[in-house]
Amino acid sequence: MTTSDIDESVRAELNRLRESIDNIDAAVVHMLAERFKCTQQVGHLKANHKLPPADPTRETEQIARLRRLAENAKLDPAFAEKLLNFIIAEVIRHHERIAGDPPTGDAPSEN
Ligand SMILES: C=C(O[C@@H]1C=C(C(=O)O)C=C[C@H]1O)C(=O)O
Repeated sequence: MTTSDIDESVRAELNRLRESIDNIDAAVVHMLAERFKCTQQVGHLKANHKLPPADPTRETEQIARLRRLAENAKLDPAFAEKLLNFIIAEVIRHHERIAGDPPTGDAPSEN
């Protein structure tokens, strides 16, 4: 049996749920894009002030906070932690790349 030969009422329910899933996925993408806009600015601030790309103390606090939020929302806290670690690893990669570039707002070097 495939999703193309199911009962009409089941199909309608599946479509309704999938529309909500599509909206939620779009919101997740837009929220992530906004988060990366902020973290890019943090990356430039850190590079301009010679601060390290990663801040393990801040990460520990965020993970503890996100785990608490996940528990309250009935979401698996281990999943929430894995997701945040995945995002943070990408942010740190961006920060390392930014630190290798000339600082923003500075005039290009003469030589
Ligand atoms: C964005 C920052 O840089 C890094 C990325 C973090 C994040 O994506 O939340 C948190 C801590 C840092 O390791 C920051 O220091 O705030």
